[in-house]
Amino acid sequence: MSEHNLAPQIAAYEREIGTLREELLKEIGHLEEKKEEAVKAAANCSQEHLQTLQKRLSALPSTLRTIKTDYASLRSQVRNFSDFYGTAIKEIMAGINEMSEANKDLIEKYRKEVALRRKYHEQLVELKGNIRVLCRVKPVLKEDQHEEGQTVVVTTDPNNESALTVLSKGKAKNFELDKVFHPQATQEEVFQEIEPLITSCIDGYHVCIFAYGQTGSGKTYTMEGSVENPGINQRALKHLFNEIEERKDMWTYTVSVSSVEIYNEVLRDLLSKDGEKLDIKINPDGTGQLHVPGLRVMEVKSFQHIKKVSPRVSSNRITFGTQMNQHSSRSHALLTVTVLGTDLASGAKTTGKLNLVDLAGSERVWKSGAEGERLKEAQNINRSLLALGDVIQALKAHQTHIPFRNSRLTYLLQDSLGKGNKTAMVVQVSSLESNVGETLCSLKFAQRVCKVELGPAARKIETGGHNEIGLHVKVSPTPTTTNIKTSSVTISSKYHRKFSTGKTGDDISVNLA
Ligand SMILES: Nc1ncnc2c1ncn2[C@@H]1O[C@H](COP(=O)(O)OP(=O)(O)OP(=O)(O)O)[C@@H](O)[C@H]1O
Repeated sequence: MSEHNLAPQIAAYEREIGTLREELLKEIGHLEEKKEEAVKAAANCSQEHLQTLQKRLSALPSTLRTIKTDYASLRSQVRNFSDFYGTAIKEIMAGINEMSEANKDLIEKYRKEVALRRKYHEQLVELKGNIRVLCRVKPVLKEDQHEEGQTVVVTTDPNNESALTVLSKGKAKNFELDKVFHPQATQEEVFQEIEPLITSCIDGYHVCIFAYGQTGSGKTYTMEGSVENPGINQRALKHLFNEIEERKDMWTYTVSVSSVEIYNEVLRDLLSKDGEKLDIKINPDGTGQLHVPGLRVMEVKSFQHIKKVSPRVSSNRITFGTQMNQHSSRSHALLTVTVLGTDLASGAKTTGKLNLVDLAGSERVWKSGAEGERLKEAQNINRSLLALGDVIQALKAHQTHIPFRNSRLTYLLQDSLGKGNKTAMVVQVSSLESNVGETLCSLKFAQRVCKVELGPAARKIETGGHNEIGLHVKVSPTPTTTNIKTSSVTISSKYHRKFSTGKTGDDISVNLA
């Protein structure tokens, strides 16, 4: 092809190229614009971000400063707290140590105080005499109003609590007893006089408290009382358990009770379901002591427990009405409380016994309207009261033979009434003229009892023939008996066994005999 033939084609190409170049340039222009926009946008974006970041960065030191300050303050607070608690704990520990030292000291002092209290108490009771005769004058009640001879002939002296005057056949007869309770005296006032004897029983003495007097004069009221106004028995038992609770860190006690009545010289068990009949026999152990085979003896853990038993005792007691008293008790009722004590430190054992006796009424047979069975009862009652009088008389005269075996009543009181024991008799009297004969009789008997000297009371305490010592032992890794000096004590095999079964570091308390 020639050069002339190609020229138009070349021109067309050149035009086309020109157009394309323009288009290209336009495109490039667009792109440049977009690039600029993009660059601008990118620049804007990082600026904002940077600003935000910068802002946050600039805020950081102050946050850090706050955190640092808070942390520092916290640390100092923690340090202060630990210093404070450290000191406090040290102080508390020192206090605890001091307290346990002081506690030991206190326990020691307390022991001494208890021993002193017992000694002073003993001296007081001995000063008062180991046989105390109290008299309670019964108030004139509505029920007594129907009787003739309503004049009051018995007067007490507000300035002399031992004196009592009875006006009889125009003559004033004066009596001097250990204590006279006027008709308005409360059950609590009467018990206050008896309380030291109950404490003595816990200490290991044998004590007998009995109410004596004509029928209807208030013996049962004084000894048993009512639900709202309990008498000596309930108050004594309450006091006994309170005292035991107070001593629980030093002594343990076991309290048991039995209760019998003597009706027509027949002994009945008031703790049995139907008041089972019993007999008194010579103990086959050869000691010559008396015992009552089959008698129910109940261990009591608390005052509440004993209160549950009391209604059975009361309902089993034989009571009939006489002309003198609608609910006359025709029997002697005995509540016997035995208190076995063990000293936790020395192992010494005490045996206290408390006989609380509500005697049947002393009465003149013709006056109480007693016939047939009632007559037999009255004669038996009078016979046993006579036997009691004989025992008192023999004690008063310091006779070698005391006729305890003349009646079942004195049989049973043998180990708590008499030499070496403590006794209180509450003589109940009516203040009415119609009863003046009985009142004089009772007061004369009371004065006889007043003259009895029982001598110093003997505490029933047993150390088992040897002194028991308490020993505190720590078990070593290889337990051997050589851990303890055995030169003066023997360790029984029982304790060897205890040693070998204890874990290392265990504390074991051992009583070595
Ligand atoms: N101090 C007193 N205060 C109020 N009432 C009393 C007092 N003493 C006795 N009584 C009442 O007098 C009545 C007779 O008393 P209680 O039964 O105690 O006599 P008692 O001597 O036991 O008689 P008995 O020997 O015949 O059994 C009872 O109703 C009793 O509540």
